[in-house]
Formats: sequence, structure tokens, C-alpha cells
Amino acid sequence: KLDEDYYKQTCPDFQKIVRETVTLKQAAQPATAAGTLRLFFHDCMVEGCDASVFIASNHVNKAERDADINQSLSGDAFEVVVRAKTALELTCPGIVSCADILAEATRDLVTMVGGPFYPVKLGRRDGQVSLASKVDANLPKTNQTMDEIIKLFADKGFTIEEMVALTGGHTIGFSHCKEFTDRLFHYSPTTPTDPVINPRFAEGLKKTCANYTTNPAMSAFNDVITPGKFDNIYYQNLKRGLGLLSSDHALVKDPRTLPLVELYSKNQEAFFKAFAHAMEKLGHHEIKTGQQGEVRRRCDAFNTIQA
Ligand code: HEM
Ligand SMILES: [Ca+2]
Ligand SMILES: [Ca+2]
Repeated sequence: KLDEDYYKQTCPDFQKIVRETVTLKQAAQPATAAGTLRLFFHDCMVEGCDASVFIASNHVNKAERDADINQSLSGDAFEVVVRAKTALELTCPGIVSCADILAEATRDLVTMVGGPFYPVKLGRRDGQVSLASKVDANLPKTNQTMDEIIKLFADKGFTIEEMVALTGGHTIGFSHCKEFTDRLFHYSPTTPTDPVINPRFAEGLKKTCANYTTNPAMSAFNDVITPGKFDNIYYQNLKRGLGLLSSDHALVKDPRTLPLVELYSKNQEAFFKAFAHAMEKLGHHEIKTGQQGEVRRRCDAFNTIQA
């Protein structure tokens, strides 16, 4: 039901306005690309790609944004979408959904930092439900087993191959220390540091995170070698003990995912192809079209106040 030319008549400058907005933002704030990719993932996994993650909480509704796991979503990512929405409301008011803006902006940003281009079809409608209580069960966590992670994705129709390719999103961006300090300081009673972590990498991370309880903003790059570039180095790192999160390293421990890590680490083209395909699929996950949902006037609020 989606169509690349969905706004051709009603908002012909849609693609241009989004591209200009994200180009300016990414130049000023290079963390925007990674933040936006994660924001898109967190939106699509909960109620589908419907901008439910943008809704602000109010006295009657604790919205997705305020779920624990979403506290670390990037302010720059929310901002770039809101900026594009503001520009679009001036040019073609009431036409373009926040869900479409996020999908288009994510693709543009991924491409801008070196990742593959893939078509983004349009016509998503914005959702009318956003509940913090729905978030946790729908997103993977670093301490989950590979069985649990595979099941979470499988329940949404994603194969192991697609899961491994999508997680290649960790080729850019960063994680806060609290997401991986168990591996550094509390691995087991006798062995404080996970022995699979490259020792020099572990030492560096321990220094970075030495004061993480007093300074919770401390963080490390997900891909220590090329943190700002979308490439296949993430998979090469995993094989050398340079995976940051326990869930990253788990991809080389499991016989179901290891062959894919091997493939993507050797063949960037294979990774890009798989990632592009999986991102298109993620972007179509449980979307609302036609008369479903609405086109929000502003991304952080439903058009009518919910009782
Ligand atoms: C396999 C399961 C996954 C787990 C357990 C996981 C977990 C995490 C965690 C804990 C962080 C750090 C958040 C922070 O401290 O600020 C993170 C960051 C990130 N994740 Fe994932 N993630 C997974 C899959 C994905 C997928 C499928 C994508 C995209 C398609 C993705 C994209 C990102 C990006 C881009 C960042 C960096 C965000 C930034 O720099 O602002 N992740 N992830
Ligand atoms: Ca959503
Ligand atoms: Ca990289």
C-alpha cells in the first residue's frame, strides 16, 4: 500500500525538505545519524513504524518516550524530525506523517554516513497509542540470551539473518557505560572482567567508565575502530573481542549467527545488501495506512486530546 511517490501531488518537495534538514543537522551534530537510526528501530518495534515514540507524556498517559529503555534516545534525533516537520507544515500543512519523516530521515542519514541507499516507500499514518508499559517487552536487551533475542525478532517476522544485519546498526553510535560495565567489573565472582574482551580494549573501557556511577553520561563507541562510519568493521571487531555489548559479542558465540558475522565481516557488499533489505522490511512493520491512524499536526502530541 505504500508508495515512493505518495506525496508527489500533495507535497512534491517532501524528499528535498527532509534531505536539506537532515544534512544541516548532521553537519552540526554528527551524532544525529546514529541517534536517528536507533530512534527508528525503537519506534518500529513498538506499535509499528507510527511515530508512537514521539508522543510526550501527560497526566493521564505515560508515553513510550518515558519508558526506561527510551531515556537514552538521542535528543538530536527527535529534534531533526521535529525540524523537518516544522518545515513541512509550512510548505504542505497537514499532509506528511511524522512516521514517514522518520523513515525518510533515517535512510538519508544512514546513506550520508556511508551506509547503503534503499528506497523508502511512503504513506504511513501516525499512531494513536503510545504507552510506556508496552515498550519493554518489544525491545531487545544486552543481557538477553541469543535464544531470547532471536525469538523477539522472530515474533515480529524477522529472520536470524535479518536480525544479524540490522544489529550491524551498531557500526555507528555509542552506548552508556551502564550498558556494559557488568562485563568489565562484575563478570563473575572470581573473574571480574569478561575474558572474551580484548585485554587492551577492556583496560581502555575500564578507564572510560571508572566514574560511571557519579557520571552516568560516560559512554563508549559501539564500533571502536570506525565509530562515525557506516561500514562492516563492526563485524570484524566482534571476532577480535572488540564487541562492546554482551549482545554484540553473543553474535560470534552462537553457531546460528556466527556464519553471518563471518560473511558480513568479509563482504561489506553482502552486509549492505542484507541491511538495506532488512531496513525496508523494518520500515513496513505493522504500519497504519489509509484511514487508520492520523497525520499528526505536531509529532509529540495526538491531534485530539485523549480522554
Ligand atoms: C540485537 C539487539 C540489540 C540490543 C540488545 C541493542 C542495545 C543497544 C544499547 C544498550 C544501546 C546503547 C544505548 C545508550 O546507552 O545510549 C544501543 C545503541 C544503538 N543501537 Fe542498538 N541494540 C540492538 C539492536 C539494534 C538494531 C537492530 C539497531 C538498528 C537497526 C540498533 C541501533 C542502535 C544504534 C544506532 C545505537 C547508537 C545510538 C546513539 O549513538 O545514539 N540497535 N543499542
Ligand atoms: Ca511505533
Ligand atoms: Ca563503523
